[in-house]
Amino acid sequence: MSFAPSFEHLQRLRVLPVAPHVLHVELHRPEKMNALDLVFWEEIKLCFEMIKQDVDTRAVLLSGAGHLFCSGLDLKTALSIFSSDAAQDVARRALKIRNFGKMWQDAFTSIEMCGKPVIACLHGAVLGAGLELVAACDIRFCTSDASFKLAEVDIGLASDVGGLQRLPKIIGNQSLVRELALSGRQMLGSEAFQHGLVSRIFDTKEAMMSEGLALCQSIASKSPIATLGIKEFLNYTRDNSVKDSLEYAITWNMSMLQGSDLAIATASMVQKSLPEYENLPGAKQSKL
Ligand SMILES: CC/C=C\C=C\CC(=O)SCCNC(=O)CCNC(=O)[C@H](O)C(C)(C)COP(=O)(O)OP(=O)(O)OC[C@H]1O[C@@H](n2cnc3c(N)ncnc32)[C@H](O)[C@@H]1OP(=O)(O)O
Repeated sequence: MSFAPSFEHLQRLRVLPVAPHVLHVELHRPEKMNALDLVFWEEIKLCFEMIKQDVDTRAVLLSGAGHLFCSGLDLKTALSIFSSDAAQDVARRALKIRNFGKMWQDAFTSIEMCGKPVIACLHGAVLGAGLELVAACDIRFCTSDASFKLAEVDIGLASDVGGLQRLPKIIGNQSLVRELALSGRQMLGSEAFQHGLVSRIFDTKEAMMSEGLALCQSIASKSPIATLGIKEFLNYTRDNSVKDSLEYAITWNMSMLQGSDLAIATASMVQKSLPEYENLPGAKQSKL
C-alpha cells in the first residue's frame, strides 16, 4: 500500500489539494507577516520531505497568507539563538549555531530535493530568508506590488541558508546580486522580472494564483517520470559541467526511457487522447 501523508498537524503551513495531483502549500502565520520561527523551519523541512514521499502529488503551488509573502527570519528567534550565553563553553555555543544553520539549510534544500516542481507565487514583501526560500523553488511568479530584499546585511549577518549560493545562478548578473546583498536595497517586481528572478508578473494576487494553478495543472498532466527527470537534470546541470551533466542524464535515461510513459505519451498524441500516467512510488510504504 502506498504512503499518503497527512499535513493536518502542521501549524505554520496550510497544505491542501487544489486539483488532481496538485498541492497548495501556504505559509500561514499572517499575524506575524509569515516570519520564520523555529516551528516554521522544522515544518518546511517536514512538509517537503512528505511531499517527496507523496505518490499522488506531481506539482506544488506555494504562496503566503496575509498581506505579504514572508518577512524573513523571525527576529526574536534570531536573538535567542545568536545571543551569546557567556556561561556556555565557546565550542558548544558554536556547535549549537551550526546545528540550527544546518537544519535551516536542509529546510530549503528539501524544496529543491522533493522531486516535484514547486511554483512560488509571491506578493508584497519577500524579505531575507523569505527570498532565500523561494530561490530553492523551480518557478517564481510575482505581483506588480511585490518587493524583494536581501535584508540580512541590515541585521548584521551574511546568511548561509541558500540565498547567496542560489541567487547568483538564477539572476546571473553578479554585479546586481552583490549590489543587492551588500546594500540590502529593495528590488521591485518589475526589476525582478527584468533580471529573471521571476518569470511572470501579474496585476493582482488572484490573477497570479489562477495562472500559478493552471501551470501546476499543466505540469501535473505530464509524465511524472519526465518532470522528475527535468528537475533532476536542471539541478544537476546548475552545479556541474556540461560534460558531467550529459553523462549523468544519459545514465539516468538508460533506465527511465524503458518505462511505459514514453509509449503512453506518444500513443496519446497520435490518438489525440489525454494520456494517463501511473503515480511514482514513494520510498516509504504504509504500515497498514
Ligand atoms: C544564518 C541566518 C539565516 C537566515 C537569516 C535570515 C535573515 C533575514 O531574514 S533578514 C530579514 C529580517 N526581517 C526583517 O527585518 C523584517 C522585519 N519586519 C518589518 O520590517 C515589518 O514587520 C514589515 C515586514 C515591513 C511589515 O510591516 P507592517 O505591515 O507594518 O507590520 P508590523 O506591524 O511591523 O508586523 C506585524 C507583526 O509581525 C511581527 N513581525 C513582522 N516581521 C517579523 C520578523 N521578521 N520577526 C519577528 N516578528 C515579525 C511584528 O513584530 C508585529 O508583531 P506584533 O506582536 O503585532 O507587534
